[in-house]
Amino acid sequence: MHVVVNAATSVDGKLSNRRREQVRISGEEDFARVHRVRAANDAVLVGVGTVLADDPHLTVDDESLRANRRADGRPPNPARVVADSRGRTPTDARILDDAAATYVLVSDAAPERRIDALESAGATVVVAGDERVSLPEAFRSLESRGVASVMVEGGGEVIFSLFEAGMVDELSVYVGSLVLGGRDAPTLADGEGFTDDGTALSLREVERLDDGVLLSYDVVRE
Ligand SMILES: NC(=O)C1=CN([C@@H]2O[C@H](COP(=O)(O)OP(=O)(O)OC[C@H]3O[C@@H](n4cnc5c(N)ncnc54)[C@H](O)[C@@H]3O)[C@@H](O)[C@H]2O)C=CC1
Ligand SMILES: Nc1nc(O)c(N)c(N[C@@H]2O[C@H](COP(=O)(O)O)[C@@H](O)[C@H]2O)n1
Repeated sequence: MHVVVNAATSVDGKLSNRRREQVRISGEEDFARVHRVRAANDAVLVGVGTVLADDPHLTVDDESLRANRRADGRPPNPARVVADSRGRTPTDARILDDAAATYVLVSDAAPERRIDALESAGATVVVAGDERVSLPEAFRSLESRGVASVMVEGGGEVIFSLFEAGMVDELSVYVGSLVLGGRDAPTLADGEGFTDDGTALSLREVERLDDGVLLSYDVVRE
């Protein structure tokens, strides 16, 4: 699976404010790029923390991008994927509408009634892991269903897990010109954090977009 992480942060590295409310960090140019990256991938993934905070749709807004996908024999929108160990995704979440296929990755800890409710709402539920979703196992299952590339939009818990598991190939961070602050505000990579030197990145490109900077990296493979 090719894994591209894309997120927007404040200058102090926060994904949103201390209330974990959605903050519009990207400007129009960056959001247009985000939709091009969505369109280039087979699936777009977020954690359930992001679903509960933002209720995202995760589709491609630009009709010409959807038309290009159709012309390539692909569905107009990439599949939507939620990492959701206990099946907490609300059944009226926007990602469960019929605009695209939706996979909910759960663990063995997800109650059967939540799995039934999500399937009734149209999701394909993939069970992987004991207490928490095993992302390597879940991604193998997605690959067997034809998903060869995934764009991960966040949040910080899921992004850290992917770095920890050595599963990230590329990282793009849009740094908006604002400071959000807050020791409890989510950052690009939260979780437990590394105790060694962390994941090494190789800077590929720096680009000014809107009033911010897009930083594009490849993950250094040892
Ligand atoms: N500025 C940006 O680009 C973005 C900002 N956000 C913001 O991030 C915040 C949400 O981020 P987080 O609270 O970090 O939640 P998250 O979206 O990373 O979801 C974390 C949850 O995912 C589930 N999960 C299942 N398997 C997991 C695994 N293997 N590893 C980690 N988590 C796993 C757990 O229930 C965990 O609590 C919101 O405030 C949202 O607005 C989210 C996406 C992009
Ligand atoms: N790239 C980017 N810039 C920002 O400023 C953001 N707040 C986000 N948030 C992510 O986009 C999702 C919303 O997607 P829809 O517009 O509903 O399709 C949100 O859930 C975050 O993952 N991203």
